[in-house]
Amino acid sequence: MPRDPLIGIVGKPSSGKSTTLNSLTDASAKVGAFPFTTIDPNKATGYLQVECACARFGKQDLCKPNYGWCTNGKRHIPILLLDVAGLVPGAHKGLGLGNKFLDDLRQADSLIHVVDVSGTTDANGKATRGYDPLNDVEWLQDEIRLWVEGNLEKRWGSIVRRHTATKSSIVDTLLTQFAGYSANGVMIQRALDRLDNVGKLEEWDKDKITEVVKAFMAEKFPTVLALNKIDHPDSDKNVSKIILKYPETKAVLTSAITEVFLRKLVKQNYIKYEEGTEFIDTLEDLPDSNLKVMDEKLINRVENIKDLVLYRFGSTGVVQVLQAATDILGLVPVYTVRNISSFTSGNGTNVFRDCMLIRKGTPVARVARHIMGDVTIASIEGIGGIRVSEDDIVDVGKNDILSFKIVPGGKKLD
Ligand SMILES: Nc1nc2c(ncn2[C@@H]2O[C@H](COP(=O)(O)OP(=O)(O)OP(=O)(O)O)[C@@H](O)[C@H]2O)c(=O)[nH]1
Repeated sequence: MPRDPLIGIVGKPSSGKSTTLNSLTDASAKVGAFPFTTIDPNKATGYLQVECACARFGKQDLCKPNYGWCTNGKRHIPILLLDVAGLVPGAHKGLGLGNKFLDDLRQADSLIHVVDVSGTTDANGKATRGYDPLNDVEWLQDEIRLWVEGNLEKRWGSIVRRHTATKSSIVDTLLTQFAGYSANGVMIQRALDRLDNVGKLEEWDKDKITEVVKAFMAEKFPTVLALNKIDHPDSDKNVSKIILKYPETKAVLTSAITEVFLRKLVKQNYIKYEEGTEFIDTLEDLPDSNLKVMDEKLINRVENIKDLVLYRFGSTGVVQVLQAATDILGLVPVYTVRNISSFTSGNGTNVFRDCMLIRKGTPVARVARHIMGDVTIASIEGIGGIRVSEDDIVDVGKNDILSFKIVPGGKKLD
């Protein structure tokens, strides 16, 4: 049964991981300017913003999710985030928190790499000026690769002997080695497909192993860059450098601290703010509202935030970075309903109560089993009550609203 997706937040100390996590979760992960304030991996629930199915059918007023919430057709779906504790150069050799970091990472499906683009912290997270954050993009990837490679190389002799003796396929041999990273055969095959020439495993040299590990990493740890601290004046030039050097890598500009601050102002009832947008309303904008009066200092701060972040970049970016991290995994929100005409679940009038994130290409029967375990499916219906076959696959806007009819007490057939 597939498990729930997990997004890992990685980055050097003081890059803004905890702040990013807080901005996405409202949890209170400890925030501090010193390296290693985050000692233990910190799992928290974030909320992914998507256009809800209710908006397709004009049923926004009736939408009441069982988990998360939906406002005017914008649904917030819970998703598990993992704050991975302080990684420093040399971690694969045990420096910093060393392999602990890397072991935590195994569970993640995709990564948000928080990069401090202000250049005010060095590779170890210590305060400085003019540091080049391009280095961080490189060494972090290298650390993960060297760790995976090290684990392979330690046993390479016996891996090759076993591979030859058992006449295994390369996928099977690598599967045994990479099972600890929650890898599966499909993932390994996709990694091998990235290579021009796979050759024979028993003839792989060090360079070839590096190539294979890099391909595996691209599949196992698809990464989005959160170019954080864009509110800082030195950030612009660093952002351009990174984007130029890594045009293929998805990068989102973020100011996590701004998002945390804005959410605080919302809680204190000073502003109305739509997360993920550039729109803020104050009492001045909404004189008839119950918003609180802000003093001069606060007004100036909010104006600064608008000028430096929101109007320049369109948002604080944190909502978008989480969307990007689920996009690279190909996750689609799938809504399961009891009644395919009314979209309700049971007798109530509320619609689209259940929703989960499923990988594109998953057969709908697997979605049913993900929710209900090993059941016998009598029939599956999609929009308009149209029958959907068990093997039909989930895609964006396709087979993403489903109703399962189960044989009562039935045993699984296959
Ligand atoms: N200017 C600016 N500062 C930020 C931003 N995000 C985080 N910071 C600051 O950067 C410092 C480090 O932030 P943390 O979130 O604790 O960093 P971390 O990566 O979790 O650090 P460790 O726990 O040491 O691994 C804090 O002083 C934050 O206030 C941002 O968007 N802009």
